[in-house]
Amino acid sequence: MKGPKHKLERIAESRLPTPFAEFRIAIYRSADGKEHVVVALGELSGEPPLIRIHSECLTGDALFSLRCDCGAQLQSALKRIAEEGRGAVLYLRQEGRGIGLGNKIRAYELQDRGADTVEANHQLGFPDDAREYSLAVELLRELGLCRIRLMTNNPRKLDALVRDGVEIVARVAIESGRNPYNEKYLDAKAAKLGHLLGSE
Ligand SMILES: Nc1nc2c(ncn2[C@@H]2O[C@H](COP(=O)(O)OP(=O)(O)OP(=O)(O)O)[C@@H](O)[C@H]2O)c(=O)[nH]1
Ligand SMILES: [Zn+2]
Repeated sequence: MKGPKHKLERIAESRLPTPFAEFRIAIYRSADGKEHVVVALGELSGEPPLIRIHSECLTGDALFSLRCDCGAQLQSALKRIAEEGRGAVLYLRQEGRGIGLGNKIRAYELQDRGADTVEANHQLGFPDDAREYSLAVELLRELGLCRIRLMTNNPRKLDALVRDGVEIVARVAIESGRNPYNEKYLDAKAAKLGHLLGSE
């Protein structure tokens, strides 16, 4: 893998009991002061483990929002890792595809008036997706992982990781939690951001 861009500082690690399994939680701080999270289960060395690289979505992950598929995906990733008995969720603090919470809700205002998720970002002067995966690469390196099975439907995420030298031995499709409120959003992600919905 390529050399580090972010200096990650390991802050703390503890037990994290959940309804799915008792995970370990570890916190890593990046140079910009953000605290990223690794929720892990079992022994990660050996056969390539199941990994979910999840971008923060306060509304979906913590507030049960049905506007997106994040909450459903986070839950299904934790459940699937629990079923396998090993794996990890890397929870990156890149809210709103990297534009932050306030700007994401501005983008929601524009979507309430008819824009799709990509048009709304553009109207606010942002790219489709302002996320950075070098941080994920660095975290994988911290965990000693260079061969993984990745739970994602996002081809840009796959490409970015592969470009940085991560070996993805399998892409595992992740449930998209389609509902009447996120249908348009999921369709725009598939049409404009290339998300591979409904295929393994
Ligand atoms: N700017 C913006 N961000 C959004 C919107 N809806 C969800 N998000 C953010 O999008 C991120 C999740 O991105 P997704 O494209 O759903 O998923 P992904 O992680 O890239 O892909 P998967 O691995 O397939 O889930 C989170 O940071 C959310 O906060 C929106 O309408 N506008
Ligand atoms: Zn979301």
